[in-house]
Amino acid sequence: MSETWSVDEHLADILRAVRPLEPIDLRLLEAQGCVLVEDVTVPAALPPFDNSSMDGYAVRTADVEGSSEEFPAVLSVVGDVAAGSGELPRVDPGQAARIMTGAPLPPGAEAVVPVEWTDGGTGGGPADSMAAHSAAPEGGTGEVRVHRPVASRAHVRAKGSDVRAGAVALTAGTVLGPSQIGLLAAIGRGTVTVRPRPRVVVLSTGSELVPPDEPLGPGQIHDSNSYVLTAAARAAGAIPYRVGAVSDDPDTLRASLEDQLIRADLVVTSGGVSVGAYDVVKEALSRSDLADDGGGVEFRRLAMQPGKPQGFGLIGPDRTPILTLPGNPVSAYVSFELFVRPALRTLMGLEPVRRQAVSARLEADGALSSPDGKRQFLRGHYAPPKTSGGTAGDSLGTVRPVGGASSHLIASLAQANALIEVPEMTTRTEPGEDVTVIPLD
Ligand SMILES: Nc1nc2c(c(=O)[nH]1)N[C@H]1C(S)=C(S)[C@@H](COP(=O)(O)OP(=O)(O)OC[C@H]3O[C@@H](n4cnc5c(N)ncnc54)[C@H](O)[C@@H]3O)O[C@H]1N2
Ligand code: MOO
Repeated sequence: MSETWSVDEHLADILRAVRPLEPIDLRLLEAQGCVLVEDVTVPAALPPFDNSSMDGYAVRTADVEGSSEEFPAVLSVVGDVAAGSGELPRVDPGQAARIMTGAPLPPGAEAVVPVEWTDGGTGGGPADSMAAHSAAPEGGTGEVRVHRPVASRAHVRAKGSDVRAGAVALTAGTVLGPSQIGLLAAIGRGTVTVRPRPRVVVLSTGSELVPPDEPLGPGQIHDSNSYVLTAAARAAGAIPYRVGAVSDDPDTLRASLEDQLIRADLVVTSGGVSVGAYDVVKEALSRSDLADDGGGVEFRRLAMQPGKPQGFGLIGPDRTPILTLPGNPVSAYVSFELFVRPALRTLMGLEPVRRQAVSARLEADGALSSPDGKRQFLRGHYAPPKTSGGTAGDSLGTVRPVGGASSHLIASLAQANALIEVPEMTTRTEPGEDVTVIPLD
């Protein structure tokens, strides 16, 4: 392992080998966050019929012309039209139908008068509302006094005024969020063709690892990497499967990987990739049928801190991508953000695959020192620029380092919301300088 790769070279290698997953049909709610691969056209107009935008009375405009509270138009009520009504009363001259928001405009009617512009059928002054049908079933009969005229089509939502039949509702490439899923439901689509969420098997290695709810014996620690990586995979849109920690035994690890491949579009491991005597992932995959089947796994040293030892390759008969991340907890998480997340977004067909970096002003108590020749990723707390009442000087946000640079600092990682990216050739950064920040949202 003498050669050193840059962060960008390693990521480029991974992205070259990873292809978007084949599209599948998914039920709407399963497709949330997925990329649509078809143009969806509207099969029938929305709304599908002319309907009322108000609770009120469907009338003929000539009947209410010139009406006022003093001289109301008196109309006989021929029935109720509730939302969902199939059978509609006909409104002839001198008649009105009581109508509810969303109900179809009955034949003969040209407009809707809101109930507040009438006596509500009570024979008194202007109504605030209608009596509930259950309490006053006679409400859809008798007479109504209308206090104001209305123009033709007033308070009527026309058929197709939202979207017309044959229009493209959503184009291929759209990411399905809540409002897109709502539109698909509204036009009657229960399933859509999308790129699926990748299934990610997360496996941590280390004989010292114990699940979080078990007490620690001598030399043991709780397995946190498989949890952070599983959570990060889910946050990236994947379907994660967390496999309990595997001990530092190459045969056990190989067997476990063989078992898991059936449900994996991508495998992520943590630990066992350095230069120790028990580096199980390297040992299990450097030479094995599993790796040879897929084309092999290459272990590398990156010019990066943290996250120096990394592995990537394709394993098993389906050439499933595997990313082997270093075991130090901060290294594993930073490696996920830099390499696994872009791979997952590529599998899903999501753009951009990388998080967008921003510039920010460094706030720190003293200068930061960084290793020469390595790209460093410090944890930070980023405050975006203030948008209201800001001056030109406020156009950049600020970032403050959280915790130190060491890769075992889990507590301070939990306080950070961003990574501070220090270029390879920078060894010293002063407070007040502009730095590159990757917000982790
Ligand atoms: N002689 C050298 N030693 C080390 C080097 C080196 O270049 N020469 N590199 C160091 C760097 S940098 C890293 S990063 C680590 C990577 O080591 P491994 O990937 O083999 O990881 P492990 O040895 O298994 O574990 C490292 C560390 O992290 C803890 N760990 C591991 N898994 C978990 C987990 N699931 N949850 C919580 N903590 C975990 C583990 O106990 C170790 O403390 O190697 C350095 N050494
Ligand atoms: O690369 Mo290690 O990830 O520096 O701790």
